[in-house]
Amino acid sequence: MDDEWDDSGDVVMQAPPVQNNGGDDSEGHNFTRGRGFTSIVEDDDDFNKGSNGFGERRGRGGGRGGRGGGRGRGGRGGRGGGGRDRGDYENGGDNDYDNEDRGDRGDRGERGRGRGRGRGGRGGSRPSGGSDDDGENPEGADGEKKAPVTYVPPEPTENEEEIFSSTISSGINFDKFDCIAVKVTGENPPRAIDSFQSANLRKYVVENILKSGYKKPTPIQKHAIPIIMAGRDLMGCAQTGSGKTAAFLLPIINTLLQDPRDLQTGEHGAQPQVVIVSPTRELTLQIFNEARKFSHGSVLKIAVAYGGTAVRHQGDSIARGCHILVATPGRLNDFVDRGRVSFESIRFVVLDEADRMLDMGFMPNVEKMMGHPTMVPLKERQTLMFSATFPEDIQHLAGRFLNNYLFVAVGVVGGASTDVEQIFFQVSKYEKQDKLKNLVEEYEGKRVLVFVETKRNADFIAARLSQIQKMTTSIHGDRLQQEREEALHNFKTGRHCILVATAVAARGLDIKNVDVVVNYDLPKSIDEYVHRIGRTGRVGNRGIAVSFYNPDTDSALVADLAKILRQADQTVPDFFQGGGTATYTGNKYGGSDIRNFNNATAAVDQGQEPDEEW
Ligand SMILES: Nc1ncnc2c1ncn2[C@@H]1O[C@H](COP(=O)(O)OP(=O)(O)OP(=O)(O)O)[C@@H](O)[C@H]1O
Repeated sequence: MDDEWDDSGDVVMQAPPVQNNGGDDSEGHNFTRGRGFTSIVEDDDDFNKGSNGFGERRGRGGGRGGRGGGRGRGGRGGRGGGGRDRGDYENGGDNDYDNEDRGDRGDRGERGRGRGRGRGGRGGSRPSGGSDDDGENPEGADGEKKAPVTYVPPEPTENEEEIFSSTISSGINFDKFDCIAVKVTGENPPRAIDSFQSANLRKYVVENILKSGYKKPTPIQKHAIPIIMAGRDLMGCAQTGSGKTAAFLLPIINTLLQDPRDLQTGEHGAQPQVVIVSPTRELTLQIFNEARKFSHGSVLKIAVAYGGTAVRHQGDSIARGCHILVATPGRLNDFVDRGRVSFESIRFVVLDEADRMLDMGFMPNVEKMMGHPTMVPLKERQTLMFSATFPEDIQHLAGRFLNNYLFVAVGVVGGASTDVEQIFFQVSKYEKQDKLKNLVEEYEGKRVLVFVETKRNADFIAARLSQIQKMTTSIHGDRLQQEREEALHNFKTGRHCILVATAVAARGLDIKNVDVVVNYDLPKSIDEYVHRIGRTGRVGNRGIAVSFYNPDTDSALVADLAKILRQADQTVPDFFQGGGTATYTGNKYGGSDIRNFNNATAAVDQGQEPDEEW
């Protein structure tokens, strides 16, 4: 089999010519080399074709592919409205929801599912529902053979200081986490822990926790750690930036060390003991690094698999054996199809951003993994799901992959972090650019993450900000993986203090010092909004989220936004009054266990009872 896995296809973008800051190619909206990124010979050929002035773009194919005029998210009872036409953007472009992050996001869900109404170019949707661009797809939609991806990401660091430096230091509101009500439902939940020391964790694990600077567990960790160590399945919901990753990694790593089993390789390839899937490549890489951090110094082998990178490199690393495999679903399934990975030895399956993973975009991949002939039966493995948002209909879908699970809800499921100040401006689409310019000037010196709806607009806005000498980069699904990683790296290190992103960066990314999130375009669903603004205000730090509300396009979200604001004790702007009807009623946010266990109140911790209305 060849290794021509590629997500790159014809790139569709055009931005106005811009000058990079100071005329220096390595500055402004540009990527830098020299961080050990392996350059891509084949792809570099394309880089400067049709340059948009950033000096880093690949050429455009002919036309732009399929517009996402699609339906909303099927099973979600009309939430979010899916695929609503937002009209043209300032750059005069067509909408391209379906092209938005081809696959990492599985955006056929909330964003509307592209039906391939495109005029050539990439055509519409990718072949299989929700398959991401992470897997093997040697042929483009038009049957053309695509160039192989040869990007080999930098080797993960072995430097201990760097390994442990990724953590965001907890902020002044960290202790307030303890006041948030926690509801645990399901049969016989074990007692929550009060401290890491009392959790019966192994020496390595406790040492790594301390090296990470964690002094005490967050509420989700207090509950999830003993539940997972007791061998139970879990659906865990807690606000953005509240430590869900460690909540599953610590007990998993502990179990692997406590009860070690030899690594197996069989006729179906490597047999990881843990598989963790998440919807985006960058989040997958982040979880991989977190797993390396918490297992540092131990015998455990951690591997990663995600698209946009050379297959052979990842395949070789997996073939050497891994206890924990962190992967995007498409690339994972391709490894499985190729007989390089199988699930006979699985002890834990984790779905991070579980509601997204079970959305119709990714569901086929998840079903394929869970139903694979080599997959260990439900009752002989532990299945864990985590997210800050967990709508009821998705909980229903999740149930069939879980065995007698416990449900932990920290605070209002689907609620925004109260550490994020939410500010709204009513602006027409024509005013947005000026408003953004004013904002970045107001927040000069701060790190600002700007969300836009389309990939094309991400480049356009990044180019405009670069023109006014703001150090800006962008991340979206049409960028090469190398560019995506470099953009994120430059933003994290402060080289570029503005990152313009599509929803590919909305979930899970844990970036230090993001002071301000700007919703240049509001998302279509309230869940997406909650995840986006959750890129700031993490682990007890304060953050600011500024959203441009355009009544022409965003009125459907008003009632839900007003609820989110009220729940977070924040002022609802006057221009929201009387607008729209909440699409969420009752417990639509998934604020409680859909199974209606009677022990709900008995298990309530300290703090207030979560608002049942949600
Ligand atoms: N007990 C703790 N003490 C201090 N810091 C912690 C603790 N647990 C986690 N953190 C840090 O908090 C930050 C956020 O954690 P994490 O990314 O796991 O949040 P999350 O709940 O998964 O957020 P999201 O919903 O956005 O994915 C990370 O930098 C992590 O290292």
